[in-house]
Amino acid sequence: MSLLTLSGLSLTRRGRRVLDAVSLTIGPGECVGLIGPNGAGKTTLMRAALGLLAAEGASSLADSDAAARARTAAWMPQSREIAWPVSVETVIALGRLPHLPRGTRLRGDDRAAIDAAIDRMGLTPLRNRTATRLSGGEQARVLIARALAQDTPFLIADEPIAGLDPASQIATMQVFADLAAEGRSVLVSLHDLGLAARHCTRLLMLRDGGLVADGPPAQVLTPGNVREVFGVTAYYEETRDGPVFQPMEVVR
Ligand SMILES: Nc1ncnc2c1ncn2[C@@H]1O[C@H](COP(=O)(O)OP(=O)(O)OP(=O)(O)O)[C@@H](O)[C@H]1O
Repeated sequence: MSLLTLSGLSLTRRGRRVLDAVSLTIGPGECVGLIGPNGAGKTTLMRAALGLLAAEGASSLADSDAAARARTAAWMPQSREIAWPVSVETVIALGRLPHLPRGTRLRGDDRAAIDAAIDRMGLTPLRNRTATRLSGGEQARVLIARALAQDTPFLIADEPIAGLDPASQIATMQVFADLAAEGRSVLVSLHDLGLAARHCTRLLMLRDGGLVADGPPAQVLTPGNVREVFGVTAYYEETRDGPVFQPMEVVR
């Protein structure tokens, strides 16, 4: 079974290939980290996969109708602004909209999904706060919870842990890993290669719009790939407590 199949996904902007024939399949139970330097095309890849940007080639999600897509994939974009001064719970409840027949109120299973998302993101103490008055990192956790409340088999999140404190970053990546262990899948872009190595089951490494490597973290984060794509040296060790990856020096 595939949650996302891309074949030859390509996009040209201002005469430059910002996505270059990306082909891949994501199945259930995968926590897939999308890594690559600034401008590599991570956001473009996610948006084109969702059908939010027109692209050449094919994406199974972009090709499905909007209602089916919203029940398959939850999307957490990079922009974090919560615009409305409503409660945290109300923002998270918006994740249930794709499940509600037009004009109906929240039902028991909607309430259960909202409660589970609040619990998972550790937001119980903030539940009744006004969302716009939370810190940036707290708002980010609320938006992740909104995506979780959508209760889809697939979650696509663009740099969801940027700007979170270490505990929230680790806890959020652990939530994604847990979702994968439960048989759902996550596609998450991130710049923290150490967290990518520790929590993802698979990494996609992008450079200049092209997929350079696709596989388990240890096979993707090789010294050669890291040097060539990110221009840094790195320390990598498999420890009893899991992999430890630390970028070290810029290669000149
Ligand atoms: N509207 C646009 N017009 C022209 N070029 C664009 C446009 N949007 C994105 N690009 C270019 O496409 C390339 C890929 O951008 P994208 O945002 O997908 O990269 P990214 O890997 O997500 O980067 P970051 O890590 O900085 O978020 C960049 O070179 C960017 O300048």
